[in-house]
Amino acid sequence: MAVEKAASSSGSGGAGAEIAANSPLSRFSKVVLGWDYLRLLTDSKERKQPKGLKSVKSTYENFNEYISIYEPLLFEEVKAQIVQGRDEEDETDWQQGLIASCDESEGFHRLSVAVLETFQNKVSENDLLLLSTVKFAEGVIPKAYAFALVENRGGQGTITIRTFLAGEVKDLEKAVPQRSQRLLNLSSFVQSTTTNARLWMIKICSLSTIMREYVALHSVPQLPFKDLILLAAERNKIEGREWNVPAPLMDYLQTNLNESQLDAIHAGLSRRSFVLIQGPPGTGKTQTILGLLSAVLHSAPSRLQSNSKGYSVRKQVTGLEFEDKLDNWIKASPWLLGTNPRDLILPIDGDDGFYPTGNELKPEIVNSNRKYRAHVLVCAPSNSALDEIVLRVLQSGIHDENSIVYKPKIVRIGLKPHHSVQAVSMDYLVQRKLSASVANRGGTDRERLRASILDESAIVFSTLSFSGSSAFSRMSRPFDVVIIDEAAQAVEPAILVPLAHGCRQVFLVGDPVQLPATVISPIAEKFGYGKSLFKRFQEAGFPVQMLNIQYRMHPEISLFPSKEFYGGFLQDGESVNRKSPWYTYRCFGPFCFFDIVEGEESQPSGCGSWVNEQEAEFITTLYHQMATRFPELKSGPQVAVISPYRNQVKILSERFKSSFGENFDQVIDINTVDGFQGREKEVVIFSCVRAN
Ligand SMILES: Nc1ncnc2c1ncn2[C@@H]1O[C@H](COP(=O)(O)OP(=O)(O)OP(=O)(O)O)[C@@H](O)[C@H]1O
Repeated sequence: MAVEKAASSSGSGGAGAEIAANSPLSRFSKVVLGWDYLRLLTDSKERKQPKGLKSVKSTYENFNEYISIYEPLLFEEVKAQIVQGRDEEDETDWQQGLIASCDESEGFHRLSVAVLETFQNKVSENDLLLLSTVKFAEGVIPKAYAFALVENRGGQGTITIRTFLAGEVKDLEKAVPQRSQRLLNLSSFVQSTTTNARLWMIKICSLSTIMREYVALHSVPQLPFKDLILLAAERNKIEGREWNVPAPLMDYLQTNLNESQLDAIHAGLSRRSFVLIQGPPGTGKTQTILGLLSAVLHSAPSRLQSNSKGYSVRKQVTGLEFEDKLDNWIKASPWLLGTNPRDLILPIDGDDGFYPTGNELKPEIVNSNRKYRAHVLVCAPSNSALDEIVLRVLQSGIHDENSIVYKPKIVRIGLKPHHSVQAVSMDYLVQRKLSASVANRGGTDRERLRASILDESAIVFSTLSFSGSSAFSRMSRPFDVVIIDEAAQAVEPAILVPLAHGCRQVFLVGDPVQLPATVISPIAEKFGYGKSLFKRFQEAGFPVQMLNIQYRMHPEISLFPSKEFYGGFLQDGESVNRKSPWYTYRCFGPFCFFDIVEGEESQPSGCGSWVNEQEAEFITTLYHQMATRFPELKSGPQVAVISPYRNQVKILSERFKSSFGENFDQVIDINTVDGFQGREKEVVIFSCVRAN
């Protein structure tokens, strides 16, 4: 369920929309909008912990228990985001707005406020604002202030915001607002003023993502696998409904994937509702996802036979009317929810030029024998992790039933697509379709185009958060399969967001031993809010497919992580034994520690990110030495320098720029650990920074 969709479910029909009374969003808004900003700051400083918080568990008896644990922890995370919001470099400052109108419904005050265009451009839907009759400043004691949520940006320099001034909800169970003088003061101010009353306002942070997570948390009772989520166990495994992978495709998979990767794909083909795939670094998680996509999109239910030319349907089935056949397929297959609209609109055996061909791979040829196709959603927690996998699909393509590699129809939806995946980004595809329809003199609107692109795409790529956006609400074709990459790096409510689209099978691919989800609130963290659904399931004994051969690290490097984190079970693929020329110098690998004794850590801004200047200087020299002796390292971006600290990345970039020129980034990647995740290089130099 999209947040915006949920918001409009009251049927008001207005843009931005009222929120339905008793909806999860109404509850979220009432709780958050009632909070006292100044008290949140003090509580955070004093590390005050609310009473009654409980730790997350491995399994839950019922939804009430589940929500009673997760909801308060999610609210702790919201508080931490609010407190952190103003710490971050934010260009917005206090602004004045003129109240143009104010109406009240379901206890909320809805204000239309005229603001400067610069401010209007900086705020978006679900941004949290702080409103006050006076500007917060030292020595000023504000008497009338409250939070507000941006509902929409109207035309002509106005924004519509929602406040809740009835009181503060202090007890989540009773959820009765308690009287608060500052809210009463603000309430009388906004109600008594007729025109041109001025309010001060400042943007605190965006709550879009966490609101989607909150809505998703409350959507669990409506999910088909509600019990599975609560119990972390599959009760009703349906036997005998395996998928048949066409022989040529199976040959390809067997030749190109290792046994553990194949096992993971077989687990999916056996139709378990949830399949967990754990992949230590470089064990081919992405490779396995590509194999899964080929299998999911081109396999047939076991009641249908396949041959190398495509699918042929057994006689008893062929004799049936199309509707009956479809009915049978739907019963036989949880991946099929209906006829694929693509098959209805595509030219038979043809290419519809869905996106421009950027490499030698051919776009999909739709075979007239193919009567069905799963609709797949692939998600990742971050834009960079998502683009990494989109790029792999674009570069490697996927394999069809005849094992012919092709580019599937895909769309990458959401914000900030990397330039390398622009050609499949939603905005680009919409623009192309718009240009085509203008050329054909056809009128069409963007919303409809977006919905049709989502329906037509075989695979939709989205971040976890964006999958809860209203962009999905007009889609008419639900997803059959959801694949979540880096699934151990997201909090449980984030994983629930894409599941609300009505999927039937979920693949969680990740590694709980690697980076966990980012949780800002130390209190929520302490109570286990950062534990991913993947880890919770694993702890509860849910079966996990383990990928056990790594293809990235030289055996000398993999030895330690294998022993330390994976009980020694991680094996090395053959290719990693390759000897690089620079190994002739022991100080150039396979791995080497350099003790920069004179190095000192410091915080240039007095707090936050750390730097170590001496380390940066040493790394510049080390790279210079390597690249001079082994010029092949300069033939492409084969070297990376990574560090956990953003400021260190900044000074490293500056040093490399001054030593090697403006274009240094064409041969060397300097990035944070998070920013580099999922990528590989011949040589990696890690800058530890902390040296005490
Ligand atoms: N079965 C295989 N045989 C040979 N090479 C493989 C196989 N599977 C994966 N690889 C290679 O191993 C490397 C790592 O694969 P991939 O990027 O899919 O791993 P990953 O688990 O997604 O990595 P990360 O840990 O960064 O998430 C790639 O170079 C890939 O081509």
